[in-house]
Amino acid sequence: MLFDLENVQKSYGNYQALKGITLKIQEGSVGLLGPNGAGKSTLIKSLLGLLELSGGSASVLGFRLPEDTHKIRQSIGYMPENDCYLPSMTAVSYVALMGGLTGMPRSQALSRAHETLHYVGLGEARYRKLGGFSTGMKQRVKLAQALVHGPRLVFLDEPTNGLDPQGRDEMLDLIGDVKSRGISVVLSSHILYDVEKVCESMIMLDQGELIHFGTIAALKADRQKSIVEIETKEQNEQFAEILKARGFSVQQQGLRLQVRLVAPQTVQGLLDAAIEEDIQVRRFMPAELTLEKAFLSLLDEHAHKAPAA
Ligand SMILES: Nc1ncnc2c1ncn2[C@@H]1O[C@H](COP(=O)(O)OP(=O)(O)OP(=O)(O)O)[C@@H](O)[C@H]1O
Repeated sequence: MLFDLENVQKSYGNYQALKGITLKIQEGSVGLLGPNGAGKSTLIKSLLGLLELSGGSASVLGFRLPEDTHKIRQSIGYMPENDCYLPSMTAVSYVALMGGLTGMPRSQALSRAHETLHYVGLGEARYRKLGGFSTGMKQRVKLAQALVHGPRLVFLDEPTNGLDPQGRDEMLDLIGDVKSRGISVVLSSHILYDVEKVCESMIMLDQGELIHFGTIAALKADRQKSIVEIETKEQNEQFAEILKARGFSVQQQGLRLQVRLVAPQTVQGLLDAAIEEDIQVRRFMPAELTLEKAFLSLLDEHAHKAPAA
């Protein structure tokens, strides 16, 4: 089991950044999603044992927090969002130092640093100082230090930040390769395309609450049932107003209206509205769902459910 969380809470003073997260998730690749301030970094840092929980209990890879923090750190790699190196160090000495900090003997850490830097494509640059590295190289070296000790799980916080499209694809391919070696990946990213490409499942937070977890395929299948797209014969604006007045959640998407059905609303109710109001429907279909649309639909639903914090 990757995580077993029971009512996990974390407060900063009076501010509750995690409001009781309960979930069990199996090993594999997991996307950690949520808008700014949702609590993603707080959750990662809590699960790494860097922050003390304010309430609840958690285990990571079967190790309990906080008793087994040391074992958790040995089994996990962490690629933080921000830069975390000394610019005057060479790549190899830095990655070896990070290996040493996880408890590896010095000589083993050094040989693993060479290996890992080759693995991330920085073999040629390993004796260069980090201060002169490009953004793409810095991201790779951060990945190398997360992998140097042979973890079972890596937390990757915005690993494609600042990368151009080619660099991003290369980073995602590397992450795919990490996965194929049996290492679990938790990917926190605002780029949902990246999450969809790399992850099988996802955890979604909003304002410190868990609003969804499960496989991405199941989420999309579930949302697909409740989101439909409609195109009318030049009556989109009028129909949107009619639907809004009847309590439907409607958005204009290019030439179509996208309608999210919330029980007890039904497709039949939508079509009845068109007939009653003399609206000519040209096209009517389930929305083609990307993770991005599913994400926005979940957030929209949560915003309507939850009182603002
Ligand atoms: N050290 C801290 N002291 C006080 N408040 C904090 C601290 N760290 C985070 N917060 C607050 O806790 C909330 C959650 O922050 P967190 O960084 O976990 O969110 P996030 O989902 O990672 O956001 P982002 O996507 O912007 O990185 C935010 O409202 C943030 O302002």
